[in-house]
Amino acid sequence: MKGSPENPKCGFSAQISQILCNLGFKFAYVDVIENPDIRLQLPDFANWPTFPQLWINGNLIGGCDIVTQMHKNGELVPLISNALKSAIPDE
Ligand SMILES: N[C@@H](CCC(=O)N[C@@H](CS)C(=O)NCC(=O)O)C(=O)O
Ligand code: FES
Repeated sequence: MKGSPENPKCGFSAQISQILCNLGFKFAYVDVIENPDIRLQLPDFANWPTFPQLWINGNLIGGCDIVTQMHKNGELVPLISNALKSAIPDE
């Protein structure tokens, strides 16, 4: 993303982090303004040209439009909940 969830530096990054924060999920972020190498190289690696990018367990989910649409569709919460279940093995 550009900036941080507390201080986003772009409307798209603000929107996607607000969705995730409002849902109460914890997430890590990388500020690509502070990390120009990542800003330069991640689009090729991801095959996705822009920021923000939501990644879950090593998979690119999409940018602001896709995540917003998935949120409206009700697809986002189950996707993240299932990812958390598979990432944290049962005791
Ligand atoms: N439609 C895009 C909006 C994001 C976007 O257009 N990002 C641009 C402007 S912030 C971007 O990352 N450009 C490349 C760059 O700034 O490195 C989405 O759904 O995420
Ligand atoms: S920084 Fe200008 S549109 Fe994101």
